[in-house]
Amino acid sequence: MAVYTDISEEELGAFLGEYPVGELLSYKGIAEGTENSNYLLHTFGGAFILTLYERRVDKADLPFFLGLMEHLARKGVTCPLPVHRRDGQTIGELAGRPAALITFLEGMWMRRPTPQHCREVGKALAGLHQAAADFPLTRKNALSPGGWMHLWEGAKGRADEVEPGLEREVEAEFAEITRYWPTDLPSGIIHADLFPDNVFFLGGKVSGIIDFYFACNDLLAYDIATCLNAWCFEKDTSYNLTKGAALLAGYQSVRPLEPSEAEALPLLARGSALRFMLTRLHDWLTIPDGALVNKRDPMEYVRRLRFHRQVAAPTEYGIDIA
Ligand SMILES: Nc1ncnc2c1ncn2[C@@H]1O[C@H](COP(=O)(O)OP(=O)(O)O)[C@@H](O)[C@H]1O
Ligand SMILES: N[C@@H](CCOP(=O)(O)O)C(=O)O
Repeated sequence: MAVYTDISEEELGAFLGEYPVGELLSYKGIAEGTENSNYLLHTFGGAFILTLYERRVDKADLPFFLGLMEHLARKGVTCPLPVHRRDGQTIGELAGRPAALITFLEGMWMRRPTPQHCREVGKALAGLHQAAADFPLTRKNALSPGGWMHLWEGAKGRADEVEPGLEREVEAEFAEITRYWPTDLPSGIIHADLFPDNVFFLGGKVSGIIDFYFACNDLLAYDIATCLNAWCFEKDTSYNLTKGAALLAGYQSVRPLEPSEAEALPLLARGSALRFMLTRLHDWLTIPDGALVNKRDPMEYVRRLRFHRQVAAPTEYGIDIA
């Protein structure tokens, strides 16, 4: 994550007094991540992550996100558990922000995922979809086509600062993608941001999934499309068919795709690339230079969009259609 909000030792000590975690031993801001402010804490009770929810997280959605983590953990998906305060609540307030304490997960995220990692993440994604199927709360995806338009309206006037001609190109993408966007595919709770930095591995196996703050109800295959974008492209934006085939086979080993889902993959991948390009573009243009956050390059996702635009059939992603 990033650090947008600084906290003092005194206010942190007072905040932690509400939790059964023992005395504070140390804390430090975590530079990784984008959305919220995260701190790694050590107390007499162990290691924890403290998250202060920032601009894109609506406080009203926190019971959904934190409840989902507890639900998934009960179903055997390794993810952080929110720590309950002595009054039973999981959501507190620190430095004027909604804040929560969650358990620390061991493991490392893969800077250079291999096909084997892609297979494991495909399996883990399908397992997550199945485990979340009976979670009783729902949350609309704020970043589906309606939300994209809102981001685009705020950014398009400056898009050509990133690359000349980008405004025109993205306008044309919007028209195409929204015209054919599917609505009748299997849906459920999706992670919606399952990038390599949100999946921890130990000994080649997934040891934990983090960062549920975009989770929502949407098309299950859209989550797969997001993973293809995040896991299966190389630095030069070439699509790695071996990784794509492994991720899709891993997913299908747990939950086989319906033919209509496989058919929709090129459009879903294009829409997902547009969605991540838009949040990156928005951040690129609005995050102040001093913030402790790594801004992500919107052009990486413009290049993925261009790739998906020329895909003629889902088999080009490596899907095994029986
Ligand atoms: N439960 C956790 N256990 C271990 N590390 C974590 C945990 N949650 C977050 N982190 C660390 O914090 C970083 C940012 O967390 P993340 O939830 O991705 O933030 P953001 O929502 O701001 O993107 C992660 O890359 C990881 O290094
Ligand atoms: N995965 C997104 C940004 C969100 O960052 P995360 O740290 O919350 O995963 C992107 O790469 O654009």
